[in-house]
Order: sequence, then C-alpha cells, then structure tokens
Amino acid sequence: MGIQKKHGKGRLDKWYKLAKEKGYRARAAFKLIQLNKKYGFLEKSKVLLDLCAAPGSWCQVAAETMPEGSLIVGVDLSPIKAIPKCITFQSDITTDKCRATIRQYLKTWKADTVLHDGAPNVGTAWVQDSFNQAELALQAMKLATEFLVEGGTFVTKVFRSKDYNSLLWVFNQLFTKVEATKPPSSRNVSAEIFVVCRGFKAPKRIDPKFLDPRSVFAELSDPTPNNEAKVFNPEVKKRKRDGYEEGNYTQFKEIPASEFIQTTDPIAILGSLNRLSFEQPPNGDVALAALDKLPETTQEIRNCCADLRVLGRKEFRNLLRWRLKVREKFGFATKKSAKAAAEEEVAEVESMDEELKIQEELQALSEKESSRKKRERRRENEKKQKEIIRMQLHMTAPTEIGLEQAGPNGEGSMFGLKTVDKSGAVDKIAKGKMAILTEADARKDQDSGFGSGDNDEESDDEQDRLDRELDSLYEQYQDRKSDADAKFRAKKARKEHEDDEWEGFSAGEHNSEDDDELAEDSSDESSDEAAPSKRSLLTNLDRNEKKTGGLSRRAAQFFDQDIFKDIGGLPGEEEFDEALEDEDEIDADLERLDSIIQPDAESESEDDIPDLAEDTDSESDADEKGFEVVKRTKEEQQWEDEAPRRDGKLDIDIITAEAMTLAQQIASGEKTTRDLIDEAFNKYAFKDRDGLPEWFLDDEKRHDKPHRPITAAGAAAIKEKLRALNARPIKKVREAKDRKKFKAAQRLEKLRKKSAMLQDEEGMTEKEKAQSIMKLMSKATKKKPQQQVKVVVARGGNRGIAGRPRGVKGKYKIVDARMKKDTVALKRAAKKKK
Ligand SMILES: C[S@@+](CC[C@H](N)C(=O)[O-])C[C@H]1O[C@@H](n2cnc3c(N)ncnc32)[C@H](O)[C@@H]1O
Repeated sequence: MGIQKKHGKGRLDKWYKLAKEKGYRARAAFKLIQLNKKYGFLEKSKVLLDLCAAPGSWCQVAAETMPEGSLIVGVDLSPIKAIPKCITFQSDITTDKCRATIRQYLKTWKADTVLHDGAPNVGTAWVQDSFNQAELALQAMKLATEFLVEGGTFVTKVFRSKDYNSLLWVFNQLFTKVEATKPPSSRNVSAEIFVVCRGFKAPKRIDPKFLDPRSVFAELSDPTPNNEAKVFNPEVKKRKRDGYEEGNYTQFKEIPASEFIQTTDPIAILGSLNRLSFEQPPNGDVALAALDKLPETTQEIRNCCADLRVLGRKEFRNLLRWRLKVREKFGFATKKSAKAAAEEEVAEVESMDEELKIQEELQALSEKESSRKKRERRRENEKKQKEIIRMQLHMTAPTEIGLEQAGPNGEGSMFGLKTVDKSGAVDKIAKGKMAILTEADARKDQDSGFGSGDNDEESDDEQDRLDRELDSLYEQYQDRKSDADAKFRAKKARKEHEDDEWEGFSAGEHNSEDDDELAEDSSDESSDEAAPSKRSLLTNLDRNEKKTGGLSRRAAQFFDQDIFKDIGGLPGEEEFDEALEDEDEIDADLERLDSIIQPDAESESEDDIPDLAEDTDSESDADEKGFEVVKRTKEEQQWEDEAPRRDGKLDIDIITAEAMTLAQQIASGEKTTRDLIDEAFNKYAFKDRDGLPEWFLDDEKRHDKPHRPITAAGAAAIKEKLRALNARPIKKVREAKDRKKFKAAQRLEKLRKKSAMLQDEEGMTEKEKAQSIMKLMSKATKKKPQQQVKVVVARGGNRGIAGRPRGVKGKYKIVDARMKKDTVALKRAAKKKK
C-alpha cells in the first residue's frame, strides 16, 4: 500500500497533518507511538518484526525509538520503499515463502516484538472483512509464535466482531498478559482495536488448533450469511460436512467398535484413532449390537475404547486380546481357526456341542499352563545367570547359588565347564554377556544340558505376536514424535551416530572385538588348563587387558588424562581392570557432558576460557578445546594431531557443575581414584538390557543415572566460565582490533628505525635531528582524511544499475529518491526541534 491521498470526510484530521509534518508515511505511526507510550515495548526491543508494514510508518517509529543497532524487518504484500535502518521485503504473510525469508533475515535471533497492523480489503463487506482481519491476525500470531522470544510482545490489530472473543482466548493461552486498547489516534468510527499481548510463554509445542482458523472461528467458516435473504426465505441450517484437513491428526476421530473387530489392521486403528464407539448409528448396526452384548465386552474394555490416546501397553494388549476372542466367536479368520480348519476338513462338521466346548476349554487351560511354565522357566534362567555373574564378581560364594549340587547333568556337572563351553557359554559368561538368557540361548543351553524342562520348543505365538504388535505401535509413536518434535529427531540422530558407549555387562552385541576373541577361544579344543579362554571364566577380571578394553572411546580418553595418573592411591593395571564397572557411572557423566558440548563452537572461543591449570605459560594449551585443568603432555598433543575426532576437535570439556565438582575434588586430593571406583558400585552399575523392549529401555534411561552432588565452588567455577564465554567479543571485532594493533606496532618499529638512523646522521645538528624526529612523529600520528562518500540517487539512467554509476569516482552510495526525501525530512525535523 503506497501513500494514499485521503479524500473522505474527516480523514485529513490532525493526525494526518501531524504525520505529514513529522515525515511519517502514514497517520498509523501515531497508533504505534501511543501504544508504545502506554506499554513501552519498543525501547526494550533489539529485534522487531513488522507484519503488514506498508507504507512503513510503524517501521519508521520503530527505527527511531528502538536502541541503536537494532534489527527491524518489515514485510507487506505491497512494496515498501527503503527505510533507513530497516530491512523490508514484499511477501504475503500467510505463505511459507514469507516465513523462510523472515528466517533468513533473523538468522538465529528471536524477535523481541512482533507487530501486526494488517488490513485485508477493508471496506467491501464488513462481516467478511472482520473475519478476514481476524484470520490475518491469527496468521500473524502463528508467525509470532515461531519468531518471538520467550517473554516477547505481540501487538495486533483486530476488529471488534464475533471472532474477537475467540482470538482473545487464543492470545490468553499463549501470553501472560493480554490487553485490548484503542489509541486516541484510531478513529472512533473505526471498529479496529489493538491487542497488546505481553510475556510470550514460548510453549514447546503449540496445539495446532490454536493456530487453525477453522477451529478458532468455527462458526464463521460458513459463507457470509445474507441476512436479507434469510428474512424472506428462511433456510434450514446445514451442518458443515467438509471433512477434516488432510494430515491434521489433532482432530477427534472415532469409528464403531465393530470395525475394529473386522479390520485386518488393528494396529493402524489403535495408533490413529481416538475412540471406538458402541453407539448405534441411525440405520442400526447388527454387528455392533451383538458386540455390545457379548460378555467379553466388559466395562474395562469399554473404558479402554472410550479414549485410545491415553492407553498404555497393558490396555492395548487387553484390547487386542478382546478383538481376537470376539473374532473367534464371530467366526472370523484367526490363526487358531486356520489351524483348526485343517483338522475340521476331515472331521465331521458339527455344531459346537458340549464335548467340543469342554475340549476347547481344556486346550485353552493347557495352553495357559504351558505359557505359565515357560514364563517361570525364563525367570529361573535369568535368576541363575545373575547369580553366576555375582559369583564371577566374587559377590557370592558358589554355594549360595541355590542350584542343585547335582545338576541336570549329574554330580559336579555344574562346575564342569567343558560341556558348557561347547555352546560358547563360558566365554559369554567370561565376557559378562549373559545377564539374561534369550529364548534362543535357553534352547541351545538345554541341548547342551544347561537348561531345564521338556516343552521349551512350544512357543506362545499369541503372546509373541502381541508383543510384536506393541513394539510396532511404539515405533509408530516414535515416528509421530520425531515428525513433530525436532529436538527428539536430533536426539535420535545423535544416538545413532554416537560412538561405542560401554553398555554394561550385557551389551555383548556391540563389542565386535570381544566377539572375535570369543570365536578364537572357542575354536581352541584343548583342555581347561591349556586354554586360557576357559580359565577366563574365573580369572577374566584379573587379566591384563589394554587400558581401553571394555571402555568407550570417550571414557578411555577421560581416564587417559594425567590427572588420574598423578593422584596417589592409583590402582595398578589389574585393579584398573577390576574397576571396569565404574564406566557406567562415568559414562553417564560423560553423556551429560556431551549433551552440553557444542561441537560447532569456533576455536576462537577458547582464548577466554579461564584456565585452571597451574602451568599457564603454554599458549597451545589455551588454544585447545581440551580438559582445562590438565596440562597435556607432548605425546598426547601429538596423538591428538594425528588422530583428530570426527569434527576435528576434542570433545571433552568440563562444563557441568557436577564434573567441575568432581575435578576439583580430584585436584585437591579430596577424592582419589579409589573413591571413584567405590562410588561406581551403585545400583546403576549394571545394565541388564537384553530382551527388554525398547519402550521400557527408553523410559528407564531417563531415570537410571546416579545423582552427583555439587559444591558451591564447583557451581561458581562453571558460572564464571560461562560468564567469560558470554563476555567474549565476536571474532570479527577481535580480528579487527588485532589488525589495528599489528599495524600500529609496524608503524612504531618503522619510526624507531628511522629515528635511529637520524641519530646516527653526522651532517645534522642536534636541534635539526630533534625537529626531524618530531616531524616524523606528527606524520605518523596524523589520521588519514576519511574519503568522502558520494550519494547517488537511483533515478534516470542510474535506476536499477549494477555496479559503479558512470562518472562517479571514489566511494559512493546509491540511494533511492524516497530515502533522500526521508533523510531531508529527518534533518528538517531535527532542525525544528532545536
Ligand atoms: C493499515 S496498512 C499497514 C500500515 C502500516 N502499519 C504502517 O504503519 O504504515 C495494512 C497493510 O496490510 C497489508 N496486508 C494485507 N494482507 C496482507 C498479507 N496477507 N500479507 C502481507 N501484507 C498484507 C496491506 O498490503 C496493507 O499495506
């Protein structure tokens, strides 16, 4: 919208004249001035976004009120002539392109204030207008939620209409203070009102309903009612039957429960719908009526059907069981019925008589019994394996294991390792990989005489299938979450690319090196004494392994620091091996450290990090992104140079208060490595993960970390470190300063040399020498005159040219006529003030 001549009666009011006088492009400027006078948001803002900014008077006001160097970005459907200190562009604020352009200009900054003074097609049809205005305001708020900083301010124009309350309600959900006001410069006849929303709550996730005009202004989505026509020709009210927007899963969805029974893909239904209904449709549903009456359809099942979104694993399992049972009753195809069908083919087809029923019940009972037995056996096996590991760690005497002295293979077979080793179990135990026996292992063990029972081959198909279905539900849930949550996606990606964390005693699958060893060992057929691998069942933990064996790369590196070598009471190599269990805890610490480390941080940032190391003379130490407390040896430095990380930087830094506390305690001798080892024996030290479902592990991971105490000194050191980090100048500024210093030093050196030469000059008197030196000095200190910048107006032949305009020498600046006019107006206004 360009500058328009105001012709209407009363339009050329005092605000219009005042705006002309002050050089504002529209009288609207005073609305913002008055709003800001009342709420004072402009002075506090450094970044501002002006939506619907043309012709640009709000931008002008913002530019003169906001602090020097603020970023002001304005956008409008109409072109905006350049405004000093503002970036403007032409775009529709309801489009993705506009959003992307704003993002480009704001870079990583967030806006302190978002203004919106949009007015679409004002004046055509009032009801429709007000709705569009409200819709536009909602769109503006959508943008604001994306770009506003927490606590930021959003100012929008709305029309007092039906939608006004709905809009206000939405604003109230997202801001702590919402006030509607009408500035004096806004005409009384105008229905416009300004809503100032302060204290943006910046919720992590905003319900899309809040930003969807369809939900917010539900009633008005019908075409504009023709009131006149209604009077003379009243119509029957019709409900909106447009259906839901595609890809919008936030709306409520339900289907009859009978459909869930009939479907071939129950998981899709459970994963995407909100409710399974038992309500009869108007034309009646026989299947639903029958389902409703079944005894299997208990109150619990009904409750589960009422809200699928809140169900847990157990409830989903119940629903799937219920479906199977009902399908069987209704005579739909099930796995069981498929099996039975083969037998029934030859048998006489009879109606289900009493005997058959009893037989079925018996079969069900025996199935139940066998699955119970299987569960018990599994539990027993797990218990046995845990006991063996405990014994292996010298935590239990062999007699405490509670196994029969004469095991299933006779007297002493329990400790006869030959048979066990056939299956590779010795090595697995020695490697600490058998915290839980998998089903396959259990079966193998039985063959070698290690398991028990006869019916292990029988599998509980239904149980397994339900487990699989639940797993796939969990996967679906994760997919949905990663679609919606960028943080979750990033976390997942990090997890996938993370290096080999030490996973505890049961994380055998990850350690390929160990597996290789295992293969080698098991290929050795010699006797127990001759084969070290077999002896390793009892002696593995005392073996002299490489220091890094069993440790993650980062954990190994952490312990490679000198700080751990210099401290008294360090254990020998063997003790180190004994302490392998510590890594769980340390790894947890490292994980936390890692979460804060920013791999992209530029190397320049290190200079200002306070170095706690005693030896501060080495510059390279300061330059490194290393473990600051410790001075690195030359070998380590060399190694570092030779084998850089993925991103070329060392990824260890003390950055949490916990780590700093620990480092201080170690450095001051308050804690020794022995203490660390002792502390590592805690309830989190062993992670038995085998066979546990992913959803459980994911949930567990959040809690199975030790809580480390922090000291005030540790917290203060981290605070100081962060403060120093924040106080650093930006790279460009520092480089410019350094360049300036360097040039000054060069000039000084030149001067020194010249004066030395003058001193040695024999044909000059002392006075002449002094005068010449003074001359040199004053010349050196004289500032070069700044080159004049020539202002070229982009009109006539200069319009739209790229590069230097013809006939212009030296520095130049191309401005448009508007800008020149603005500058002149500003100068005039400044003169008047004086
Ligand atoms: C009242 S004027 C804004 C005046 C402005 N605040 C000022 O101080 O100069 C309303 C502006 O909203 C713009 N507008 C309406 N719908 C828009 C849309 N979808 N995207 C961008 N701008 C829009 C119009 O082009 C018009 O210039």
